[in-house]
Order: sequence, then C-alpha cells, then structure tokens
Amino acid sequence: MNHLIAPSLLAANFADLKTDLDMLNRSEADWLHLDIMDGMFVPNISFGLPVLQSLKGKVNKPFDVHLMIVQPDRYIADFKAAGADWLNVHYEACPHLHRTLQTIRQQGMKAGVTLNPHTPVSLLEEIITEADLVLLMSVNPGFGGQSFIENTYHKVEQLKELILKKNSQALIQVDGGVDNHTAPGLLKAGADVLVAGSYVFRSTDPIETIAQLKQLKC
Ligand SMILES: O=C(CO)[C@@H](O)[C@H](O)COP(=O)(O)O
Ligand SMILES: [Co+2]
Repeated sequence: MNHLIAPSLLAANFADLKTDLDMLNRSEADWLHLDIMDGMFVPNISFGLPVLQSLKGKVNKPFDVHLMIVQPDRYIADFKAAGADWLNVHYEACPHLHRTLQTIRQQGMKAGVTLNPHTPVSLLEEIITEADLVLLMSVNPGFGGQSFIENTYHKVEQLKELILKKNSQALIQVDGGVDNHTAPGLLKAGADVLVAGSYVFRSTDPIETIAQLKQLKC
C-alpha cells in the first residue's frame, strides 16, 4: 500500500485556522491528526471535543484522533459522536487494553494503540491482532516541534516483524519529528502512516511539503 500522510493540527495557526483548513482540503493529505492532551497523561493541554465537533464537515479528511489522556475509556463514545474515524489510545494509559480496543471497534471506529518511546514493541505480542493501527511515538508526547528519537527506526522494524509473524492487519504510524530527513528511513523500515506537524505547518508552502512527503519512495 502507498504510505499515508497525516498533518497534525497542533502546529496549525489557530488565529487563522480557516487558512490552514483550506490548505488541508486542497492538499494531498490523507488524514487529519488531532492531538488531545489532558494535562495529566502529558504535561500539556491542547483542545478537545468541541473543537473536533466544529471541524467535522469543514475538513474532508478522516479524523485520526491521538488521545493523550488518562482513562480514555470514559470518552470513547464522545469521540465517536464528535467525528473520530480512527481512535488511538496510549498503551500506558490502558490497564484493560483488550477491552478498550474492542469498545472502539464496537463503536464503529478503527482502533489504534500508541507506544511511548520507552515502551517496547514486544509488549504488543498478545494484542496486535486486535489493533487496526499501532502508533509509535518518536518524541515524548505532549509537544510539537521536538527532535526525532533515532531508536524509532529500529522499533518500526521490530513492529513490522511482529505484524507479519502474527498475521495482523495493523498499520504502522509514526508521530514526532517527521520531516524530509527522517521520513525516508521510516518508510524504508516499514511505516505506513507519517504524522507531521511543524514540518508541514511551518513550511513556506505546506501543500508542496505534503506533496513531497507523499512522493517519497521507500
Ligand atoms: O502527538 C504529538 C505530540 O505529542 C504529535 O502529533 C505532534 O503534534 C507532532 O508534531 P511535530 O513533531 O511533527 O512537530
Ligand atoms: Co500525535
């Protein structure tokens, strides 16, 4: 499958959001990545359900929601109602991950599980067939614009191996510090979906930047 690009709205200009939304609609972006932070699971607060609700219908891309919150189970139905298509929960926030992923699927969304940089891929051995996507964090979650953690290439390779071994259909997504330097190696290692925040929204020509990320060959 061709890889997908998911620009992260966290890096958009919220004082002139319409310009960025128009840009996204005209671009080759595949998904819109939405970072939900609660100030508990991560040391930052971003935006929440009302923002998603108001964006639905304004952006013609599937909503890829990255929940950086404690007790995500409490909000699964709310995020479905707010327009989430893909719902990613953190492994580190889910003591009953199997149930959480099942609930997300039962609600009619695709279920993703996210790993912090310190969490080994091997911990997914018994759950990988229940996930539609695994998101590997290539920075510590909570902020955009951080430096890429090099060990992520190796984690992508390990995850690809696990997915093949278990005959899982899960997509591999990488989030944090993705740009023209890091993206080629990630694709070569087996990544399917690249999230890019600052690299897209801080560029002088975001549409062209997205197009270039799409054109990369692995
Ligand atoms: O989840 C997160 C941060 O916690 C990300 O989705 C960031 O929004 C990515 O930003 P860049 O590293 O691409 O600037
Ligand atoms: Co994210």
